[in-house]
Amino acid sequence: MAPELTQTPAAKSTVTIAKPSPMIQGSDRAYVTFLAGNGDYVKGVVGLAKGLRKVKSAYSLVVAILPDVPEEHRRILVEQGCIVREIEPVYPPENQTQFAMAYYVINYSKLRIWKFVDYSKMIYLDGDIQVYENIDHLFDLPDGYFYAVMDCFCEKTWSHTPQYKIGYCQQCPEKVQWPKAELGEPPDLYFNAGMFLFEPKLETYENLLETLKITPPTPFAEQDFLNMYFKKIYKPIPLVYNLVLAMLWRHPENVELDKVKVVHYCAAGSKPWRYTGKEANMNREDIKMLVNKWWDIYNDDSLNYKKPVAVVDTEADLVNLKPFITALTEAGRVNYVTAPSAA
Ligand SMILES: O=c1ccn([C@@H]2O[C@H](COP(=O)(O)OP(=O)(O)O)[C@@H](O)[C@H]2O)c(=O)[nH]1
Ligand SMILES: OC[C@H]1O[C@H](O[C@@H]2[C@@H](O)[C@H](O)[C@@H](O)[C@H](O)[C@@H]2O)[C@H](O)[C@@H](O)[C@H]1O
Ligand SMILES: [Mn+2]
Repeated sequence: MAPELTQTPAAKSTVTIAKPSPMIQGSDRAYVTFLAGNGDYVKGVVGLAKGLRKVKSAYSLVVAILPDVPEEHRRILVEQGCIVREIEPVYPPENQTQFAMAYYVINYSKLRIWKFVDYSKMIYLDGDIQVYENIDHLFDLPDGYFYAVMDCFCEKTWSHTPQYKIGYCQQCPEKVQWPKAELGEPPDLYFNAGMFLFEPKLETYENLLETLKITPPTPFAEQDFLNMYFKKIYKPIPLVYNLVLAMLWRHPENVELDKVKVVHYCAAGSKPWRYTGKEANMNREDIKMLVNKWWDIYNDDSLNYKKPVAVVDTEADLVNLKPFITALTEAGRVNYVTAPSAA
């Protein structure tokens, strides 16, 4: 893209890159999300990019996209300052996908993010998540663990499980005791895979895919698989970091909504960009408030990405630095202008 040039007479001899945000370029930490298809999830990712900017996160948002994401959506994401990376789909073992809910098979492709080893730590966020308070401090949690928020087993989507059948949920283990005599040990702590802090490593990536090849798909697809794979190093973090909306009506006693930092719009009918209010629980005042909160950020143009501007002060600099600035400009990383004459 041709640089935006406004030629003005020479002035001092320095070059400054005015960064519009405290973002640490080139950090080995980043947020990462996943986008598939040519549908409206791209709105979720744009909302997420703007939400992270609003809370002044210091880290970039990487978007792992499947090949079926159209050029127009890729452009929109780059214009919102996202780092767009195409990944290959991951398919579970041949002709066994009928065991996973068809809607979720696509999510096995999330596993490709373990290959992003140019980052030492990443926080994965679903595209239907919004960050309302800065959570950068999570990156400073001790290395070597897998951090995520515990899920809830009470929604109908869990009706295939023994815990649902007996009304047991890890969110309130004292309400219905797990019948050890009949069912053995209670289920391990189980996280929602819409948000997690992890460490990309090639060895883990390769072992994940090898293990997947011999693991029959299950209803919650990659979420079940990640829970099984990281069981030994999983560390629960407070639900303020991933409010699964069903918690509002299933375990209101566990939720302090004004303390919630991250909201996960995963309940049926709660995706803000296709919200109608017609599905069960969608007419609740707290749901309407959270959906409006999401739209306030999505519609806020002041949160659009502003490319850093390199201010070139002198004609001499412009000549000497042109190749450098051209490269940056063509990479879409900066626009540049020459500073107004100091005189
Ligand atoms: O058509 C789709 C379905 C899913 N996703 C991505 O996969 C994630 C997981 O799917 P979803 O959030 O719908 O699952 P839920 O959390 O509602 O179970 C989404 O957030 C998106 O990031 C996508 O990009 N396109
Ligand atoms: O592929 C499986 C998905 O499983 C999870 O969503 C589920 C889970 O949270 C259930 O507990 C809820 O009942 C349900 O509504 C919700 O869709 C993740 O959020 C999503 O990213 C993805 O991993
Ligand atoms: Mn989700």
